[in-house]
Amino acid sequence: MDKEKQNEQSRIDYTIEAIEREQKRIQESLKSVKEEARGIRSNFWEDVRVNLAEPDDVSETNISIRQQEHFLRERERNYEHGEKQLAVFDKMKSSPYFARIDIEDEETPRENIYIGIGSALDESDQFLVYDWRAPISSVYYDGQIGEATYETPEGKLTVNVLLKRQFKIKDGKLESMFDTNDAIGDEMLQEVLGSESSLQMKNIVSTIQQEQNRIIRDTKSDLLFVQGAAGSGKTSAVLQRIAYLLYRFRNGLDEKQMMIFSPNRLFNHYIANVLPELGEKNMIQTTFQDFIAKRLGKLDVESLFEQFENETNQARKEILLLKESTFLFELIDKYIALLQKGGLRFKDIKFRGETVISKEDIQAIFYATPRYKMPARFLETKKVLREKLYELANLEAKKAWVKDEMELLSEEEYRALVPTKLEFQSFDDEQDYLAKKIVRLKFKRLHKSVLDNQFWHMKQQFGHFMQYAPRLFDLAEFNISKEDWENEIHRIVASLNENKLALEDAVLFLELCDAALGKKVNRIMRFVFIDEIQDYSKAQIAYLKSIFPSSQFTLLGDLNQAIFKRNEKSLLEEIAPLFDASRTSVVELSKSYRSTEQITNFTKEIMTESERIIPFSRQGDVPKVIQTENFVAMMDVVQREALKLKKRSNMVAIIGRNQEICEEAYLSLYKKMDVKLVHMGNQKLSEGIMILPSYLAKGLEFDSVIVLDASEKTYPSSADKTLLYTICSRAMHDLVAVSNGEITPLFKTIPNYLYEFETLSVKTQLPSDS
Ligand SMILES: Nc1ncnc2c1ncn2[C@@H]1O[C@H](COP(=O)(O)OP(=O)(O)OP(=O)(O)O)[C@@H](O)[C@H]1O
Repeated sequence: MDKEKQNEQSRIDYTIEAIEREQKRIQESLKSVKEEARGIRSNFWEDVRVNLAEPDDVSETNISIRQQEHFLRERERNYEHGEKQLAVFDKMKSSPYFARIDIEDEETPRENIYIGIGSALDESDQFLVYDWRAPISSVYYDGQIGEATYETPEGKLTVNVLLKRQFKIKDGKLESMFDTNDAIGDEMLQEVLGSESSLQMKNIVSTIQQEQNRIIRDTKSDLLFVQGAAGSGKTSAVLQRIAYLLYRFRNGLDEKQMMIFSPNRLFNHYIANVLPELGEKNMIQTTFQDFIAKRLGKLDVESLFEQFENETNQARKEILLLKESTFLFELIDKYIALLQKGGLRFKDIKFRGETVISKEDIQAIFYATPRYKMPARFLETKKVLREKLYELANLEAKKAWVKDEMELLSEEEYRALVPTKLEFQSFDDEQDYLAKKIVRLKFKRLHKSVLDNQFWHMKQQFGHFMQYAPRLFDLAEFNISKEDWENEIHRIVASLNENKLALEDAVLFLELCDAALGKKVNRIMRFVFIDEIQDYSKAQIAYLKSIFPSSQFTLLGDLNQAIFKRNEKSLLEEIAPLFDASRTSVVELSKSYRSTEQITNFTKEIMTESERIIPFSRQGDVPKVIQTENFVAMMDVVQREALKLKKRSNMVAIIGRNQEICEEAYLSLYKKMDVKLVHMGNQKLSEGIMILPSYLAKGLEFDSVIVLDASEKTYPSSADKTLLYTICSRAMHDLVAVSNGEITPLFKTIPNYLYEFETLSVKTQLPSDS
């Protein structure tokens, strides 16, 4: 070992010793915090001075309780913080840091800064390791040797960088180190990217690239829009960003104030380990479908499967385009203004099968309220309706069915209705009390339904809105005929009758409800992240923005991977007007890290603006395209290739366009080899060979990808480009496409030196097929 390496190893040993010492200290202090907390809990009521005699005493008691609670919470926070620190130290004991920079400035001589996943101090409180998120660490990710500036909360600082060094340390031993002048040396990145895929996404803390660092450390933008090629590290950067923000605002921000929208549940699971690996708790994770479904309550929103697999004809496409814009969304306010005068649809309130308050009565009550804003009028109406219900309950108590019920009361039922202390003056008093009590209990459901606005016929109202809307604009301007619009309304009504809504309708439906009843906004959420933004409509983004009015938004996407969108406009062009332009930042990531150079060079040719995708220089085999003559032959090749790839891959994904083709493939393969089928009902990744539909593969990556049926039939036109590109770009090391019949024309335009082509005619078919 050379001298320099020995010096570094000694420093590693020294740092680990310090970390172990600090760990012991924290463990000791945690023990005492735990005991203290236990003490506070068990003596809580003794330490609280309870005196409720005078108003002054009551308030003193309150203060005393709050003080005790505060002590307890503080101890719990300390405890949590200590535990988090211990977990980070556990990791740092194996690899205390991954980089070093030497810097100097006018006032300070050369200083060595070591950077790791967390910070560590020596006994005199000097930094042995700086957290990767500390301001100074930015220089490591951003700068070259020479002058570099970095942001601090107090402003920009400039330093002179004299050295940049990377380390690979495992179990406390320095395995390799090298000095670099690039932002982050390729060697380290080569090694990381060359490794096998895994079931869980990994953090990229030691190799964050300069442009990714910009995304991570942006704190000012209300809209941070990241457009990046497949595999350019959008998701990775955004997860690092969450960890960064938690650190940067550690005194006022916690993980519950951050929410990420993922393309599907599989993806949620895939990214769930990145933050815990960095010693942070996970942000709130959801999918747009799940988020909307929660708000819709009893109505079901169409699943990802239905959204993808339902065919749409040209006429519907125009309607969808309209719904996905914010045009109808914005029309809702106009419609609601009209409803101020009349036109609200109500439902009868029924009890025991009979109408007790008719919809006409509700109508009259509603329109007799003062002309406040809609939500206030609904509140007023609810008040009146509930008063009416109290009156009606008294009348109901006199009815014969109540008497019958009273007579059939068992002893226990009677006791449950009448408190033991209650004494009645007469039999009539008792009967009167019981009758009212029985009816009141039964009326509880009615009160609840009034409080939940169930007297308003939301479904009918939505149908009416769609019917009424063409009076407020010209359908022809949107290339929609009256007949197509009518058909659309029939479709909506039929689906509402089954308690279902398409995703694009769900947003409008919710907006209509919110406009009438008042929107339940979430002001606590500080940061919202939306991955795969290309599959969202402007209306959906507008809706999310209105729900999270105090949030900064980070939107990540790749127009080339749009699998649902029908709009050709640039994403940013569409979304930008929703945000303040002066607080919008756009970052473009063009380097693609996931795949080998050969795979990226092949996949990017599927797209038109391919020059914007730059492959990372990591070498592998050129992709293979194999054309077969029929389904059986195709499946034989798939089987052969999958088994071959399995020998050198942890995960082999056979990706089909839709669920149907995946199911067929599974039925053909499952008896011949170990293979799993991933579908909507089983969204679980596994090692080995799996078959999955395109829309569930979004955002994921696999060592090897086999494109299932890359034929002209399955991917006939340029409208399929983005889907095919998305599938192919999931491959890290190997890509094979197999077709049943003529290959897709989308491959035919790719220069043939970029891939290996093989045709299997019936004569040359594999032995198993003959
Ligand atoms: N700076 C980096 N250091 C190491 N690995 C990186 C870096 N950036 C990206 N990667 C790796 O590249 C792969 C792709 O990253 P990621 O999934 O974040 O890209 P993406 O842009 O979200 O992709 P897609 O849009 O195709 O889903 C991952 O394996 C990730 O670990």
